[in-house]
Amino acid sequence: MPMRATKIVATLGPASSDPALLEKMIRAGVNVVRLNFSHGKAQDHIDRADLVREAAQRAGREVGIMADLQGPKIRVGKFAEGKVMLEPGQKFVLDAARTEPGDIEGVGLDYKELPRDVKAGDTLLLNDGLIVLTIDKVAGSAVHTTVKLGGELSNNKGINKQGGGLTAPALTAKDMDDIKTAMGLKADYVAVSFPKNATDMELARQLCNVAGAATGHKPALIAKIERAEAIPELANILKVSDGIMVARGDLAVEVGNAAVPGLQKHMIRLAREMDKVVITATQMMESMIVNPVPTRAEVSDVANAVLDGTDAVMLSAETAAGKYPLETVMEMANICQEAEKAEYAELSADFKGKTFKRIDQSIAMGALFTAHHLGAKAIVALTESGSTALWMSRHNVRMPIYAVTSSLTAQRKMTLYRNVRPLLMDTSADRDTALADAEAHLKNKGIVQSGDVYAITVGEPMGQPGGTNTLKICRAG
Ligand SMILES: Nc1ncnc2c1ncn2[C@@H]1O[C@H](COP(=O)(O)OP(=O)(O)O)[C@@H](O)[C@H]1O
Ligand SMILES: C=C(OP(=O)(O)O)C(=O)O
Ligand SMILES: [K+]
Ligand SMILES: [Mg+2]
Repeated sequence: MPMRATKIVATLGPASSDPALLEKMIRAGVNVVRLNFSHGKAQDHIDRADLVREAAQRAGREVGIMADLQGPKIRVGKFAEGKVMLEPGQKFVLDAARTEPGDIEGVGLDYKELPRDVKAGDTLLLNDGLIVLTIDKVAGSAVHTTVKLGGELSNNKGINKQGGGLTAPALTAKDMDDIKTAMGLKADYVAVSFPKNATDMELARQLCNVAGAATGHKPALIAKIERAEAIPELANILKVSDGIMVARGDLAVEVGNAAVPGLQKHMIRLAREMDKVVITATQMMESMIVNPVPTRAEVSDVANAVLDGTDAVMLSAETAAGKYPLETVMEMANICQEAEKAEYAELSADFKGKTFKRIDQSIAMGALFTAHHLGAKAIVALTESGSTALWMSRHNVRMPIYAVTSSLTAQRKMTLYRNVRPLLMDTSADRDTALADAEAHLKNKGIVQSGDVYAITVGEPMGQPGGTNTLKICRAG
């Protein structure tokens, strides 16, 4: 059975904080965990990050950590009982001044400006559109509504205005604090919620640079594409980010459900063309929050995201708050692997009319092309920054890409890259020693056997990023 190429991001929460369970989830296929800063306290996330690193060590796998900022998302406050059941036709009041916990009549708001941003007749969608409220009137701090579509509403669920247009800034004071927390726990990825344009991402980058000045830690930045304004800015946003997330929860509310599948394909294609990573997120296995098996539609959704070429598929409440976090990961891993078998790899079409300006990138593409047409067992890239592996992984090939690096930061970043297996190895020696060490490492791990052909790329001087200039086709000794 070939290894799975598509990566799995799992959101952690109360349902996935037990050390033994975390270890099982990692063994079952979680490559990156997501700490959702919309929920819980900073210390909860710090503690979970520690648990993840310990569990990953026990499982013998490297796991990336993604800190997902809350952003200007408007959310309801907490309820006395944790949740209420809203019935169609009933009245419900969202009150920015309310300090006591919510009940069946109303709830507080963490975004105090909501009453200023809405008016009678507007439609509010809660919990990614599962609950719909229409506004009857706004009186001071209180937004009076009638429930159109009812359901369970629990602590801190999100609120969107139909059609978008709520006027919050891109990075809030809370986000700035959370960036410090994320940098403290050495998050490999920081996901920025609701960026409108490249400037929002540049601001996030600056804040990370300032917070990381003392340690030198530099996370990769993911722009969550979840507001209508971001769509025409997509290429500009991609240019200044390391990747994007197709954040279908909020996006569907902003642009309408029906527009999302087409946008997903467009976003994945553009991200890959621009050598960036892309995560497909939200409701992928939604019914597994309560059921031990997914629906047929969910199976197809995950498989189609794989066929679209996503780097990773993401789990949210399924693993954060669901009944079957481990089973969901196992199912998802299985679906990805099966879908990959149906994938069509015609590499030549990717290169048609393409020119490369960089030597290292040309070598990476040469390795890919040669290994693919030679039917090599594996492609190996000795890479410091991970760029060589990133470039290679933007194209569909049947054989896995092993990225050998001496940088733990690069190794953890590469946990998200499709079809890339990051391996840590000291590469500080001279080139021939490093090549021999890499082969010994691969044989040791059972990745190649004597007689297997593999392609390997390497650069000079060793141990420095950006110098890849050599492609060698080897037969393992
Ligand atoms: N760290 C956490 N603590 C408590 N509950 C969480 C946590 N993370 C996620 N959840 C629960 O899982 C749901 C779905 O997760 P997610 O998609 O990450 O959040 P949301 O859609 O609210 O931004 C959340 O609405 C919340 O009920
Ligand atoms: C991933 C998303 O963001 P969040 O879960 O933080 O709302 C989304 O909206 O799809
Ligand atoms: K978030
Ligand atoms: Mg969102």
